[in-house]
Amino acid sequence: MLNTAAYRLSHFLSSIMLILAGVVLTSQQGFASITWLHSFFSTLFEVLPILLLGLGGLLCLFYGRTRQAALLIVVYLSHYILANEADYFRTHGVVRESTALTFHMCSLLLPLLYGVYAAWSERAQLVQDLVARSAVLIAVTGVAVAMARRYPDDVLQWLVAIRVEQLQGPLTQALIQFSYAAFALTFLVLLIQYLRHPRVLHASQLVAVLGLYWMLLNTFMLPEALVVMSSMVMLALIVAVAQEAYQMAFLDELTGLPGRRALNERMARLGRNYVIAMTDVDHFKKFNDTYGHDVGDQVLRMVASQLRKVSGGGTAYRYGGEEFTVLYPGKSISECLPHLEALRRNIEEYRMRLRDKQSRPEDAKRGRNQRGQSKSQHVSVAISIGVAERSDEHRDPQEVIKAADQALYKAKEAGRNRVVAYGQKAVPATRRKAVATR
Ligand SMILES: Nc1nc2c(ncn2[C@@H]2O[C@H](COP(=O)(O)OP(=O)(O)OP(=O)(O)O)[C@@H](O)[C@H]2O)c(=O)[nH]1
Repeated sequence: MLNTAAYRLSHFLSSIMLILAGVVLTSQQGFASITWLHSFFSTLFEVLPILLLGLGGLLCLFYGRTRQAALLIVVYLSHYILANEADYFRTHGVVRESTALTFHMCSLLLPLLYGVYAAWSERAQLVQDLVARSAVLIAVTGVAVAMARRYPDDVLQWLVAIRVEQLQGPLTQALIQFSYAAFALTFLVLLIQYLRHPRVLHASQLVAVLGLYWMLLNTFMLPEALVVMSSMVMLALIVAVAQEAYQMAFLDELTGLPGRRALNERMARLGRNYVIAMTDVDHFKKFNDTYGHDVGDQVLRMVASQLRKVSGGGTAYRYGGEEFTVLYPGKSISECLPHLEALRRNIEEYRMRLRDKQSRPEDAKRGRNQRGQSKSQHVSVAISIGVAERSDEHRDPQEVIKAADQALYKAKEAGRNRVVAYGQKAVPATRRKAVATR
């Protein structure tokens, strides 16, 4: 099933920026007119592809991303083969006899091999995975080279033959028809891959296809297209690996909020004034026991989505389990209390529709009967919040967290679903229903 909530523009941002930067850097009106900048980039791009292959490849292998490592190799090899032909053309003003065959073969094999590797997910065994991928690469290129050496004319004729007359036009003349089909197929497969599993890695692979397509279109037209765009594509693939590594380390997988490690990092850089609020979902164990762990997870995601929107300049973190922390740098308790109270109220008032198996009909007939009767189950949850600020009594963040925890304990003791500041007496109020169903 498609998970539309998980699609993010941020998944695409870095790769789109890099590919666009490649287009700008290559354009003739762009940096070519600024001489010193042009010579700087020319020198940089002479070494960049091999550097990216080496360093990026190591990074990919370090994180077990054999897929991205294989993609780097495919992109680098294509760049290397085509650069030979393009350099000859630039130096002599004419192409080699073999150029057409080499270029058309690359324009078919690059999108195909790229698509196969990008859609081929990693296996548990790193070495086995690498061996399998290398075997495919060696077999495909081996057969292609052997065929091209043995029957160069036949292979060229087969490649350039126009199979669908209707598709032939001014916009589809730069590449062979097979190449357009291969790019379209790869793009489609990788789009489906992203829609089914929305990840930065998949987004980068998808955007990179466009970069490669643009690179082939301009290989002989724009002087730096090949080296610049292949570098940018490799960079986009590597940045995605680094981005996912960062997410793994700093973001909580269930809620998407920054996790404990990110909180510790942030706490090491706090100034003299700050407020820390510790929040805890009330009666969460009962929730899990009544509705199951999946619904419990759903509740945590809902609470996190409300916490993400907390006002007053606070940032929410998942502290662990059903506990969250809200950090207010440069604020005093009195400034934060109204915002935390608003957060508590928002969560209390939120009616969450259960999407679990319990609320689903057992069969299609019952489903039809139930439809329109608004029988779906709604639940609401409450949170308790303990708040403390930096003071002479609590000088470092760990002490402030402890104080906030003590205030949280008081909030729980006084009947839950309330905000209590450290040192403040928690007034017991009429008991509110923390888990309500209707
Ligand atoms: N579904 C789900 N449950 C979790 C997760 N992390 C922790 N829990 C559960 O959270 C519950 C925490 O329960 P308790 O610490 O006893 O507290 P409580 O039931 O919230 O009661 P009070 O805090 O006293 O209001 C435990 O049952 C844990 O198994 C999670 O990621 N998902």
